[in-house]
Amino acid sequence: MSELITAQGLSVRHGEVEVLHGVDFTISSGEIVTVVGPNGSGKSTLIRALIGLERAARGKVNRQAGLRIGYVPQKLHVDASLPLTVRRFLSLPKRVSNARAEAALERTGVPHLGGRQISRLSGGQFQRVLLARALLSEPQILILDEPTQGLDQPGTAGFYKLIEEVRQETGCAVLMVSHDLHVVMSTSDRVICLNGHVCCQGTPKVVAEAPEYRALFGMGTQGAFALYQHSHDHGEHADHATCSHDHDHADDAAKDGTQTHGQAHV
Ligand SMILES: Nc1ncnc2c1ncn2[C@@H]1O[C@H](COP(=O)(O)OP(=O)(O)OP(=O)(O)O)[C@@H](O)[C@H]1O
Repeated sequence: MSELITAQGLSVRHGEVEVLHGVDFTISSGEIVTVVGPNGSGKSTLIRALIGLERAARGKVNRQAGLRIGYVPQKLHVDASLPLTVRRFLSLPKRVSNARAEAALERTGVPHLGGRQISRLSGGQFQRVLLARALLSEPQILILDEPTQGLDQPGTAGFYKLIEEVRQETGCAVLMVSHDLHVVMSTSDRVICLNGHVCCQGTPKVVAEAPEYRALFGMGTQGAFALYQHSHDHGEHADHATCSHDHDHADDAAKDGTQTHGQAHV
């Protein structure tokens, strides 16, 4: 397995606020890694920094030379008054052939949408179009930032199934931010809990065995959110130190394969 993207000691500031500090991260080819954490914990910032859309205040990010990234952002605002068909959208910024555009829409289950106005799409349709666009670059890594936000349960399940199929067909790595913990648990090779820094990480099995997870399994987003809300303080960066997994659990988990406190490599 080759390392596709690594971050070492990555810190990112938004104005005066250090949103991420000392993050070590690696994703290798074919891996599925999911980032979880409370709202505002820096998940999108991390993703954007890994892609190169945010500048590192300290530390560094390395991407494999020529790495092809397919990125599905958390939000993409398209002005409703702007006439833009799905087909034209797929050719932004780089023109693609009809055959490739059609194949991508077919692959994401929306072959009939090419002539539709972007502003007329449902949330689920739009996500599939965004995924189709991301697939056009034949990515070695697919990066998705909360791709099912706003979708209903069947829409969410269908979307994750699609990602899993794409991954199996292409062997691409997948890095995603998700609040859908039950999906995280079933599909990820590794889960990273972020709260300004990497609180802990490990296999889904280890996390799934945590009493907190069992108590919350099936409770939906609020439950998933609460799982990552219980607190302990690492001393440094007290304003960012609210973290998942109390120390006892983290210590147990460390024995069982979970890594803690910013050790991103497995
Ligand atoms: N462009 C920006 N300028 C200033 N502050 C920002 C900017 N983008 C994000 N932030 C702040 O950085 C922090 C982390 O934001 P980020 O979007 O990375 O969190 P998140 O974990 O992805 O949150 P959510 O789960 O709500 O999407 C937040 O406090 C947010 O307000």
